[in-house]
Order: sequence, then structure tokens, then C-alpha cells
Amino acid sequence: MNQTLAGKTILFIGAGAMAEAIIRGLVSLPGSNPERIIATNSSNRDRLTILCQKYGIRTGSGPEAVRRYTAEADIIVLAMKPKDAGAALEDLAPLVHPGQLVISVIAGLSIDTMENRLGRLIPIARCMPNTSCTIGMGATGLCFSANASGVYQEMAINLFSATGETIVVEEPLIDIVTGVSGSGPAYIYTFMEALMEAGIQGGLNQEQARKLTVQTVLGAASMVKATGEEPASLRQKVTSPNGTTQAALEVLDQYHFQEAIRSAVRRASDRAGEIGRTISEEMMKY
Ligand SMILES: NC(=O)C1=CN([C@@H]2O[C@H](COP(=O)(O)OP(=O)(O)OC[C@H]3O[C@@H](n4cnc5c(N)ncnc54)[C@H](OP(=O)(O)O)[C@@H]3O)[C@@H](O)[C@H]2O)C=CC1
Ligand SMILES: O=C(O)[C@@H]1CCC=N1
Repeated sequence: MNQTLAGKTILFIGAGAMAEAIIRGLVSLPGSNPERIIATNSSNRDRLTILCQKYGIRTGSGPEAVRRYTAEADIIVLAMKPKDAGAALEDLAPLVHPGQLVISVIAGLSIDTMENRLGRLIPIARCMPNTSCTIGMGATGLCFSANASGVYQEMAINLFSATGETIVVEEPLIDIVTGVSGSGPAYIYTFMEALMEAGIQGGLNQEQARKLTVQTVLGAASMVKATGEEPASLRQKVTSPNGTTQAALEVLDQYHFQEAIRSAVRRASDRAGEIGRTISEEMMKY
């Protein structure tokens, strides 16, 4: 475990898919202490029992647990759905102090909205990871509030480095990070569903179609990473003149495949902005 995180207590408020993905990355670090990781949720105690058994972390449910554990936390990770963020920030506001780092992974929730509720002295990292953090293959974009000094920035970067690749961006770019890599795994899974389905329709059995699909996606991504070549150049190497790939790519073009992906990413990014504005309006009610 990196020096900046050693001995730090990390509290997750929200214990769902994203919190578990990050927790799993953290407990797998050499020298990590699961006792210093705490997950809280609103009511689902069965879920907490599972997390406790799987990772050896501490857990608690409801506002009282959040209150108790916030007092001992160095880092507080907000990992609830956007619709629950307003109430959670409201509860947290009187409990946090400027010596703690607040990390949000909530799509759309801006630093400004968090600062309005928590106060401008609290160091904040706004982050957009993805579920591949579960296996240390995540991709996370991070940005920071003006008062998050180097040591806080390092803590957040090191925390997500434990779960995969990280990039630091200016806050206006976090929504497009959401569109590209936050939601990105779902586009790839949709593509894989279609590839498998086509294989099965062509006569392969489920297991054969799955094996070929998984290895094709894994191999293609690994080729981009290992060779450093551009995807377009690697695509050209697969595509023989007048061959099978060219025939297939012409069909994808007819369906405006690339434009569909670009539009989907833009839509996810815009949606993050909409979600952020809704949370901000919700906050006005408190
Ligand atoms: N899933 C993904 O791929 C990604 C998600 N994100 C972001 O992560 C956040 C969480 O998503 P995800 O993990 O999928 O959601 P889940 O629905 O899996 O988990 C949400 C968790 O929040 C808990 N919760 C709700 N309200 C409170 C509260 N007031 N105090 C404490 N805990 C609370 C829920 O508890 P209970 O079950 O008891 O109600 C549950 O444990 C979202 O904001 C999303 O935008 C970011 C990147 C990728
Ligand atoms: O769908 C969502 O809103 C979240 C944010 C990024 C991935 N999942």
C-alpha cells in the first residue's frame, strides 16, 4: 500500500457495485488493512454481511453508522446513486472537517454542489471510475477542488491506481470521461452480446461463441495497449482488400456504427450534466 494511504481509514458511504469494485482493489494491495476500510449503506444488512465476509472490512447501516464512522475516517467516499446524494450530503455536512478528504464517484455531481453543502474548506476529489476496478482493470478520471492540496490529490490518485489506470483532468471534462469510460464497459458488453448472438445464430454453441468473443475483445484491447499502434492502423491490418472484414465493415458503415458510438458517448456525457443539475436543484430544498 502506498505511503499516502498507509494507516488511513477509508469510509464508503454507499456499499453497492462501485464501492465493492474499489474495496476489492484496495484490499488486494500488499500491506492493506481491511480493518481500516468501512462500508455503510442505508438499510441492506445482508449486503453488508457479504462484504464483511468477503473482504474482512467493517460495516454499518443507517445515519448513525455514518455519524460514528465519519469521526474516525481520513477519506470519505460518496458512492450512492445520484438520487440519494442530496440527502447524504445533508447528513454529512455537520460531520466532516477540513482534515478529511471527500471523494465522490457520483455521476454528474459537481464540486461546486458539494462545496455549497460541505463548505469550501473541505478537500474534494470528483472521480469517475468504472466497474472494471473490480479486477484491477478500471479506468478512472479525477479532478480536484481548489483547496485539495498535493497530498490529498495523491491520496485519491493512489486509491484509484490500486484499481487500474487513472488520468487527472479539469472538472469540465469529467462528464465526457463518464461517457467514454464510466459507462464504456456497457457499450463493450452490448457489442459482445451481439457478437455472441451472431455466432450462435451461425451454428456455434453458447460456450464456443462466448470463448471466441471474450478472447477477441481481450486480444484486440491488448493489441492496442501492447503495440502502441492506433486502432485504425490495427483495423487496416485485419482488413484484406475485398475480403471478409471489408465486407463486414461496409455493413457497419451502412448502420453508421462509429457515429452511433460517438452519439452514445455524447448523450451519456450530456446526461451526466442533467443529473448534476437535478442534484443541485434537489440540494436547494434542504
Ligand atoms: N455502476 C457503475 O458502473 C458506476 C457507478 N458510478 C457511480 O457510483 C454511484 C453508485 O453506483 P452503484 O454502486 O452502481 O449503485 P448501487 O445501487 O449498487 O449502490 C448504491 C448504494 O448506496 C447506498 N445508499 C443509498 N443512500 C444512502 C445513504 N443516504 N447513506 C448511505 N448509503 C446509501 C445503498 O444502500 P441500500 O442498498 O441499503 O439502499 C447502496 O449500498 C452512482 O452515483 C454512480 O453514478 C460511477 C462509475 C461507474
Ligand atoms: O449509468 C450510470 O449512471 C453510472 C455512471 C457511469 C456508469 N454507471
